[in-house]
Amino acid sequence: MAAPARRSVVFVTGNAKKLEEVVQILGDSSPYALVARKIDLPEYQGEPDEISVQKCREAARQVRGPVIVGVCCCAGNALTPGPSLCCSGLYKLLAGFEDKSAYALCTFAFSTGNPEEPVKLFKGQTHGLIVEPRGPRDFGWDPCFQPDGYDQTYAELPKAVKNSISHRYRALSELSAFFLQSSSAEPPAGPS
Ligand SMILES: O=c1nc[nH]c2c1ncn2[C@H]1C[C@H](O)[C@@H](COP(=O)(O)OP(=O)(O)OP(=O)(O)O)O1
Ligand SMILES: [Mg+2]
Repeated sequence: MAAPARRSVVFVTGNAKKLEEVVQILGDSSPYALVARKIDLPEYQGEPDEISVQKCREAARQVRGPVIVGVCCCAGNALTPGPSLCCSGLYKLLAGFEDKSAYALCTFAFSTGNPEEPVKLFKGQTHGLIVEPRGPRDFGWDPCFQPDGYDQTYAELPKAVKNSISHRYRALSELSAFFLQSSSAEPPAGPS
């Protein structure tokens, strides 16, 4: 018997590292097939939710179909409320603060492609500390984020470990749960 056809969704990102992690985390088991499209979307200012919704609407407008975008940031608790900083300058910025606790936040936004329908958000958060950068420098603020319960930074941890506890992993779990639920609500796909 043929497996039911998975819905395909375009994941829009200009960041190859992000895409690589999303593909690793989802594996083959995801309830939807991701098709990557590299479009550098304009970066809006504002709160993560607002940025995600705007970015997703713009992506849907360009793709003209179902799209997912992701917005991630790392923020020091001592600095919030305040700008969400997305760079390793975070360590220097926190130098004057006792409180080095921080969180990594990932928001995925999904649009069906229909501008009349609301954009859905799926969030994941991982708590940790901002530390002096350690480990490979090839992915954003990974070297200065040390997740709670670990003595290595995201950059030092094996990929499989980061991908099992990360903000991105948690947000993708929410997204997958939504797709599983909505695909089971539809009649099963007939033979093709
Ligand atoms: O797990 C992560 N570990 C370390 N750094 C990370 C992570 N996730 C995002 N980042 C960095 C990349 C970018 O410098 C900034 C904003 O990320 P974000 O806007 O989501 O991605 P982006 O602009 O690079 O790609 P795009 O918007 O095209 O998807 O945070
Ligand atoms: Mg971006």
